[in-house]
Amino acid sequence: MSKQWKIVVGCDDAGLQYKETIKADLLKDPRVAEVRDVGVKGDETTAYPHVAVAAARMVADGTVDRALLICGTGLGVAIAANKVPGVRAVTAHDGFSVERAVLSNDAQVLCMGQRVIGVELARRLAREWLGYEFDTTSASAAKVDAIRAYEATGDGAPELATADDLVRAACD
Ligand SMILES: O=C[C@H](O)[C@H](O)COP(=O)(O)O
Repeated sequence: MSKQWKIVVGCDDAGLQYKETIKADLLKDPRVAEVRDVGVKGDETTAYPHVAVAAARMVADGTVDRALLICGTGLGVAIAANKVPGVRAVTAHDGFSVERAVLSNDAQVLCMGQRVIGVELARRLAREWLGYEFDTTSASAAKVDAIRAYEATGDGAPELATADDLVRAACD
């Protein structure tokens, strides 16, 4: 049986319609075990950073596997979600990027913009997203580990590439 995803959805007022539509799709999808919703709902006007961080924290603490966030552009929610340690959030509006966000980057958070793409494309991308699972034995895994290492230690860590190393490598 394929993975049974636990997913949190969230949006601001600019993403409400798409969030509700995709949430309804997720609730009917046999690959989805659970859907949480951190808002906004109805007429709420909570700003996107608060919703995005609430959802990202649920990913980081293991309450859910993934988050789907919608704002006007999909940009602000991604920026905010990426402030939560351990979370890799991307904005993606095409199928290839959605695929690689999971298979290359092990991104647990997909962000889309209601003002950027049509609802049918957004629904399709969310469906496709559920079909991808990161392979921890793939060549991409070491690169994601490098992201984790930078996050854990900062870019001054001796075991990581320094700016000088990178300049030298570029000149070789
Ligand atoms: O990234 C931010 C979102 O697009 C948000 O929905 C709208 O933000 P704004 O009102 O600051 O443009």
